[in-house]
Order: sequence, then C-alpha cells, then structure tokens
Amino acid sequence: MDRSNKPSSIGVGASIPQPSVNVNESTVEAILPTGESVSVHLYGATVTSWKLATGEEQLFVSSKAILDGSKAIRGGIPVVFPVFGPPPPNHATSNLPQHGFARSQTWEFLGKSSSESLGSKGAKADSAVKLDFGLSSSIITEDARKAWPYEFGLVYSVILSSESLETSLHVQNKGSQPFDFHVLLHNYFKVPDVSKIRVKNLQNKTYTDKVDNKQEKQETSDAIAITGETDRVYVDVDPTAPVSVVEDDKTLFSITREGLNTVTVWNPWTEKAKGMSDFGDEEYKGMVCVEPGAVKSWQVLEGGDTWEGSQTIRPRL
Ligand SMILES: O=P(O)(O)OC[C@H]1O[C@H](O)[C@H](O)[C@@H](O)[C@@H]1O
Repeated sequence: MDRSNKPSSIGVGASIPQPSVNVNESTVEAILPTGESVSVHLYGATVTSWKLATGEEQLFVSSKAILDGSKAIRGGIPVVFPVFGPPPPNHATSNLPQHGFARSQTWEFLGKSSSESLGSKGAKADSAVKLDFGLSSSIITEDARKAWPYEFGLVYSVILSSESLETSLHVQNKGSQPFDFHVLLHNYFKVPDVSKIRVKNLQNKTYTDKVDNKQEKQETSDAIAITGETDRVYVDVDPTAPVSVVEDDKTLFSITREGLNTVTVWNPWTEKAKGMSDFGDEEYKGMVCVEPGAVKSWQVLEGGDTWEGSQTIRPRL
C-alpha cells in the first residue's frame, strides 16, 4: 500500500527519542517520547486506555468490566463487526450475538511502526506510533465461524500521536461469495460530568431513537444535552465535519471519520446501568459513548474486495 506518510520501522534513526512498545500476553501498550500512551487488549482489539501527556485518561472503562476474555470489555473502544445491535431475523448474521463477534475474539498483534515528525514542542522525535491487529476466519473460534461462515480478514490499526488517536478498520473478503456487514467503533469517552457536556454538530440530522420505539426523528439541537437514557443512531453525517463533545466552551473530543457516516450516541442512565452486571451503578455519570459507524444499511463486500473506515479523535490539549 502506498502511503504519503509511510512509517519507518522502530529502530531507524535511533538517535532521536523513540516510542516504547510493550507486548504482554494479553495487551499491547505504547508510550510516546512526549508521554502520551495507549493500551490495547488483544481480546477484541479493544483500546482500553488512552492517556494524554499529562496522564489524564480519555477513555471510560467500567470498574466492573470483565477483562479475562469471557465477555466483551465494558468500555474503551470495542470494535463492532459484522453486525451492529441485535442481528435481524433471516439474515446471514442472525446467529451472531449483539454487535457481532469481533469484540469477543482474540486478535493477533501484527506489529508496530513509528513515524518521524516534529513533536508539539518543536523537538524532533518519533511522535506517532502505529499498532496493527489482525483477525481472520482462520483464527476465530469455531462457534463464531459456524455462526458466520465467511472467509474474511480484518486489520485494525491504532495510531497514537501527540495530537490524536486514530483507529482504522480494514475489511477484506477473502472468499468468493459477497457478504453483508456493519462496522462501528464503540468509543466510551470519559467525561467529568455527563450532565454538563453537549454533543455538537448533529443538528438537522435524522436519527433513530432507540429509546422511543425506534422512531425516526430530526435533531433540532445544535448542542445535545444528555438528560436521561439516550440511544440514538444519527445517519448521513458528513464524515469530515467533526462531531464534538464539549463542556462549556471547551472541546473535550472532536471526531472526524472516513467511511463512517453514522454516529450513535449512547448513555444507559440510571436503570439500564443498574441492569448491566458489568457496569457500575453510578458510572454512567462519567461517560458518554459517541460511536462512528457504517450501520445505516448493510455494506456489501464482493469476493476479493476490501473496505476501510477510520476515525480520528482529537482531545482537548
Ligand atoms: O451492552 P452492549 O451489547 O455492549 O451494547 C451497548 C449499547 O451499544 C450501542 O450504543 C447501542 O446503540 C445500544 O443499544 C447498546 O445498549
């Protein structure tokens, strides 16, 4: 693949500070010379931590999250594939669990690369690191393969820089039959107080209100407040226009996307949180999910074809 900003391998140009990457049995962690860090669980290729140079955590992970690989991780950035939500009846995904299997399979760590650029303080440093993870039909569990018997390959790249976290999913149909799929990157953002934040740039967009009989509505607000259980799928959102999470005049997160034209906004609020065994009762106050996806209709991938979708999240700096 030709890339304008082709990463060089770690170790090249060893005279400048390098990101450090630690590969453990179940996680891969990277720290930039400037202090930002990311941690990814191989289970689900779930990003479970993203810290700024100040040490401030950006992602919410429930204190009750299960991290032993027996259940999808409640928090961070689970990868949703090949179906979002409960699968519809009489469809190729019907035998899969809610949100598909990618978040509950063990992915492979494919490797790391870094790219040289100017750090935020003008110092020359390797200021970005890319971690690649893979999942394919040959390594998923037999149950998953039976439930969705297609030949596929996924590569999920997590790119940390001083300015942003980018995650991108590459889907390949390795077989000869076409398959249908959804993709969604289920960001759980950590926020100081959910009642004080607003989600911006979704005004005039059509959404499905999952907490109101799946009614189709049009967003009237230019700054959406979360005041109760919220579960909305906004469609046809221009991927280049950032959707942001703000508090007063501060932008906490701004998210641009490629190939991901839906945005789901979710907070379980009091009762739903209590009903989830892996979600602390009061923790909904400190999180909001803003989830870029391609879930309005099925993406159809012909045999041999590939598809890519990505998001770039810029934090408050
Ligand atoms: O409990 P999970 O399967 O992880 O799903 C958590 C949530 O994910 C998305 O945001 C959906 O829109 C919600 O309907 C769902 O409740």
